[in-house]
Amino acid sequence: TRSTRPQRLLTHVKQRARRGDAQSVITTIDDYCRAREWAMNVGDEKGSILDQVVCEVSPDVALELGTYCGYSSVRIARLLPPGARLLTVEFNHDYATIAREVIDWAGLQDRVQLLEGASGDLIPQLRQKHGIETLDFIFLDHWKDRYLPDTRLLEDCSLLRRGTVLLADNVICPGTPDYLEYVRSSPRYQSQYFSSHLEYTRAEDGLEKSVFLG
Ligand SMILES: O=C(NC/C=C/[C@H]1O[C@@H](n2ccc(=O)cc2)[C@H](O)[C@@H]1O)c1cc([N+](=O)[O-])cc(O)c1O
Ligand SMILES: [Mg+2]
Repeated sequence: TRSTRPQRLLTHVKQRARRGDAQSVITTIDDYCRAREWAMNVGDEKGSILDQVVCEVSPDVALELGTYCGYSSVRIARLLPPGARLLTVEFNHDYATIAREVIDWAGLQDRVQLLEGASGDLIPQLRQKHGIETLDFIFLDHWKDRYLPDTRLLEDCSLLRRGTVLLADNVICPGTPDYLEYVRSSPRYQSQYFSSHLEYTRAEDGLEKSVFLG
């Protein structure tokens, strides 16, 4: 049977990116998705904004919702200080398998822990099962109708602390209207929109950065 898009992307990474070189993995994926076949990675333009926020926060514990092929896991993990870690949640076993190989190829497997399952099931397990007290940074890039319920769940599980930064992809395209309304109107968040473009296209999209105020 025909290979899947993530499988073709992984093959390209193994053929073109230098093992252990995270930047070459990022560049290789972006070149492939721009030139050969589009994929829903955060991409280079929004990825630069992601980098800037990760560097600013310099999280000890980061959570990513929606690993897909591991592109943003690599972007985030390559910027983490020594001893810091990224937990990334993926629901689809095939995607998780590809993502593990991409993260390994980038040499970042020691900083990234990929958890397979639904965010709604895994978030309540973070404290007991994964020793998380509170989270410093969260990147939301999974199903767009899960951004708001999962944010409420993070609140209810006391996983946010004063200053925790949430960064959400695709708040314009495909759009996350209920999430945007919530973080922009809630007195518990200070939100800021970073205008950009949908990965590898000229369509408008952007990232919403929301700081939890406690
Ligand atoms: O739909 C989009 N993203 C949905 C991502 C979903 C990912 O999150 C995982 N997940 C992990 C845990 C869960 O609980 C549920 C799903 C899914 O298994 C998938 O790997 C999207 C679409 C466009 N677009 O232009 O159409 C652009 C983007 O940047 C996007 O992110
Ligand atoms: Mg996205």
